[in-house]
Amino acid sequence: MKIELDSVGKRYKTEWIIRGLSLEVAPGQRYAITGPNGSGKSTLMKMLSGFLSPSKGQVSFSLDGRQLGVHEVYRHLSFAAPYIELIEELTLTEAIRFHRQFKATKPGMDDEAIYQLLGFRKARSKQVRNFSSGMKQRLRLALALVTESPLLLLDEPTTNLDEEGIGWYRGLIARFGTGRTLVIASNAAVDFDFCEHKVYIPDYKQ
Ligand SMILES: Nc1ncnc2c1ncn2[C@@H]1O[C@H](COP(=O)(O)OP(=O)(O)OP(=O)(O)O)[C@@H](O)[C@H]1O
Repeated sequence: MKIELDSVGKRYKTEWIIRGLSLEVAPGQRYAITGPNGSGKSTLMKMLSGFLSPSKGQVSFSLDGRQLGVHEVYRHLSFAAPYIELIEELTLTEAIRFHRQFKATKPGMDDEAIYQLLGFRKARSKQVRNFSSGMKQRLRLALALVTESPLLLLDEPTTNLDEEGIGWYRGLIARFGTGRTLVIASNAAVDFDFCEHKVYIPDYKQ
C-alpha cells in the first residue's frame, strides 16, 4: 500500500492540529508517528486509514499501482487502537470468528493458532467484557497482525501491556510485520525503534 499526503492540514473548528504535511508512505516501509499528548498522532492515523478526510490538501491511496478510492481503503488495512472498541458481548471464540467473516487471516492462523498466539487458550469461552485491559489489547493486536492486509496501523500498541506483553508485541511484529506497510503512533521507543522513518507531529503545526 502506498499513501501520498500532499500539503495536508487538519482543523477541528478553528484549531489547526496539523498543517503542511507532505509525506509518502511507501509500500513495505515502517513509520513512527511521535509527538506529545494531544499533538495529533491519532488524527493523522485516522487520515491514513481514510476514516478522516483532511481539511486541506490531499491524501491518496494506491495498491500495486492501482489508485484506491477512499471508501475501498478499509478493505486493505488493519487498525489496532485503544479507541477501536471490541464487541464486549462476544466470547473469544466468537470474536475471532466474527473478525474472520470480514477479513482473511494469514495462512495457518486458524482459531487454535490464534489462541496459542494470544497465550490465553483457557479464555476461549470467556466474554471479551470480562477480559483484563491487557488481554483486550493483546486481542486487538493479534487480530490486526494476523490479518492478511498490506497496511497495518497501530496506535499506542503497548497500552496496558506489561513487560512480558511488550516482548510479545515485538515478537508479533517480527513474525507478522514484515513485507507490509506499518505505521505506529506512540511516544514509547520500545513500540517503534525498528521503524526506518519518523514523523514528529509538532514539525507540522505552522
Ligand atoms: N473530533 C474532535 N473534535 C474536536 N477536537 C478534536 C477531535 N478529535 C481530536 N481533537 C483534538 O485534536 C487534538 C489532537 O488529538 P489527537 O487525539 O489526534 O492527539 P494525540 O497526539 O493522538 O494524543 P494522545 O497522545 O493524548 O493520544 C487534541 O487537541 C484533541 O482535543
